[in-house]
Parts: sequence; C-alpha cells; structure tokens
Amino acid sequence: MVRSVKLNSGSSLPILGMGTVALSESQQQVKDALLTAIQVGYRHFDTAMLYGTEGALGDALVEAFSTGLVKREEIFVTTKLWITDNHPAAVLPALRTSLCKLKLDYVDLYLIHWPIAAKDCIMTVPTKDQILPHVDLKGVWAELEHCVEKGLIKSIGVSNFSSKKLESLLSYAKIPPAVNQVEMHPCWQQKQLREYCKNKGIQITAYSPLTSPAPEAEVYFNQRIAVLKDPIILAIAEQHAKSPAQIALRWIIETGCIPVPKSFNKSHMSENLEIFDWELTDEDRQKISTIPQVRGTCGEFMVNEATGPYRTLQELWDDDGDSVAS
Ligand SMILES: NC(=O)C1=CN([C@@H]2O[C@H](COP(=O)(O)OP(=O)(O)OC[C@H]3O[C@@H](n4cnc5c(N)ncnc54)[C@H](OP(=O)(O)O)[C@@H]3O)[C@@H](O)[C@H]2O)C=CC1
Ligand SMILES: O=C[C@H](O)[C@@H](O)[C@@H](O)[C@H](O)C(=O)O
Repeated sequence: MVRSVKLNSGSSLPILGMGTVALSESQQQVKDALLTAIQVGYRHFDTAMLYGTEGALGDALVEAFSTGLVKREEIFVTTKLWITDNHPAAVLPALRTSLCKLKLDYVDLYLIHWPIAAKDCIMTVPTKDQILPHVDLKGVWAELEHCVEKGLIKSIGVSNFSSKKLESLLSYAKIPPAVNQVEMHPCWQQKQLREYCKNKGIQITAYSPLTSPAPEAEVYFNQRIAVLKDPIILAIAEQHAKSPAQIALRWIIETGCIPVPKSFNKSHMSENLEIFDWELTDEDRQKISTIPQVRGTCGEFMVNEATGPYRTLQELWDDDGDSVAS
C-alpha cells in the first residue's frame, strides 16, 4: 500500500500517482491499463480534460468499484481545468463535464492547468492568436472555492504556477491551493519553487518525472532531456541494482514531492511502485545535485510576444528554476 501525505485541505494524497497522457493508446487500451494499475496497487490517478482520458479512467473506476476491487474513498482522482475554460463562468460547466466523463460525484483534486486563458483550442495547445491577453485567475479561483462548498471538489490547486503567481493567488484565496503540479525530475529539480511551496504548505506533484521518453512526446517535451540515460543516474542505478526510472522516482519522493509517472505497461507499473523500501545515500544525492538543469516543457505555446499576458518565457516562469529554459 502506497503511503499518503495530508494536504492542507485535510485530504490524503498517495505519494506516487499514475499519469494518464495517452500518446498512442486507444480508449480501450487506456481503460485496460488503468484497471491493471489499480490491480497492481495504484490509488492516485492524474488526468485532465486535455488528455481525453477522463472517460477511460471513469470506465476503469466503474469496473473496479462494481467488482469490489476498491472503494471510491480509496481512490484519489485529479483532473484539470483546461485553458479554454479558464474563465469564471466556464468553471462549473467544465467541472460537470469532467465529472460526467469520470462517472464520479466529486473529484479529489481539481487544478487550473496553466495560468493562461485561450479560445478555440479545446483539446490542443493554443496557437499564438488563440491566447487571450487577460486571464481572470481571481474570478476562476472564487468559482473553484464555490465548487468545493458544493461538494463537487475536495481540494483545489494549480499547475505550471511560479512562486510569484502563487504569491498573487495566496493574496486573495480564501482556500489556499493544496497542490502545485509542475515539471520536476533530476534534470529540472525546481529547488527554489520547492522551498517556496514547502514554506507555504503547498504540495508539489511532479509531472513528466521520467522526462517523458516516448518519441511521440516530442510535441510537448524536449526529447534531448533524458533522465533514464543520464550517466549519473545510470551509475547510481547500477550501484543499487535498481532501474534508472526507480532512481529518478526515489529521488523525487525523497525531496517530499509526489511523482505521477505514466505507464500503461504492467512491468513498468510494478517497477515504478518498488521505490519505498530502500534509500539513496548522501553521496547519491550530492551527485544528483550536479546534473545539468534543463526544462523539458519549455512553455513556448503559452507565450504571446505581442499581447501577453506573458510576453516572454521569463514572464511565464518568473525565473523560478535552476537554469535558463532551453
Ligand atoms: N500539469 C501538466 O501540465 C502536465 C502533467 N503531466 C502529467 O504527468 C504524467 C507523467 O508525465 P508524462 O509526460 O506522461 O511522462 P513520464 O515522465 O511519466 O514518462 C512516461 C513514459 O515513460 C515510460 N515509462 C514509464 N515507466 C517506465 C520505466 N520504469 N522504464 C522505462 N520507461 C518507462 C512510459 O512508457 P510505458 O507506458 O510503455 O511504460 C511513457 O512512455 C502525465 O501522464 C500527466 O498525467 C504531464 C505533462 C504536463
Ligand atoms: O507547453 C505545452 C504542453 O504541450 C502542455 O500543454 C502539456 O504538457 C500539458 O500541460 C499536459 O498536461 O500534458
């Protein structure tokens, strides 16, 4: 059983989750894989309207509940408000659509996917002309708080937010964000943001924890970054007789962050779960701290040089991180 941490909302979040970005798998394959994930022990699932996997996750959950494999209260489901719905009036309808696909009465965690609003890019990243110059995060957050009061969401949070954007959110939030989901792995360690979130009681969940190695992921992830091929990670893996994926995931857990690796392959799923009964050494951690830092999700899709709201990558990320984006 994967241990959980208590969020500032009072909910318990298992410290390893399952990602659900499906780059080549059919809905049936996703459903079957997610059912297998529940069977091998996953209890925390990360989806989003953008991924098109809420329906398959819902189907897997219906089957898992009806066969008695797990109960609703044993499962933690995260989904995300896409940028086309990042307006106060669109929050409740978007949440209801996600709940309908998930076949759930409530989600455990609902995240603002990106700190931008856009039009016409329902299931894709935006083109420059689709990015709207303003985003009403204050109004959106108030709507999310109403959805918590209505019992439709247990915890609310954000994704791809810098410490500066979190600081602004905290200035008006009645319910503070429980989670900030960001890219995080040994090649992009997020030291500054981790420190900030720890001080504010915000849990970081780590996306693309294996640096998204599938070639099809090149549409959103810089394929020159490869934690599974990093010489320092490979050497540590050999010393511990573990896989490079296990070293990367173990390192994330030891920082207090929660990785959500995606795998629809049963042996990878099990391998990724076997990270709880051994530790890295101080020497391993020191070596990992020397790995060159490069962002994989650059965020260039979310920047509009002419209109904003972020005219540069620096305005999007506010200089959080350990190196320049590449
Ligand atoms: N909030 C946001 O903006 C974002 C959130 N996310 C979330 O984070 C999740 C994880 O990130 P993602 O980008 O999918 O990439 P990951 O870093 O999780 O990598 C997934 C890839 O790694 C492979 N893999 C998994 N386990 C192993 C292993 N033990 N050994 C070798 N290969 C392995 C998988 O293949 P296989 O299936 O064959 O095992 C898959 O191709 C997403 O699915 C999504 O839920 C991701 C990006 C952005
Ligand atoms: O930078 C843009 C990326 O494509 C982005 O839209 C995705 O990485 C998305 O956030 C996700 O959750 O998978």
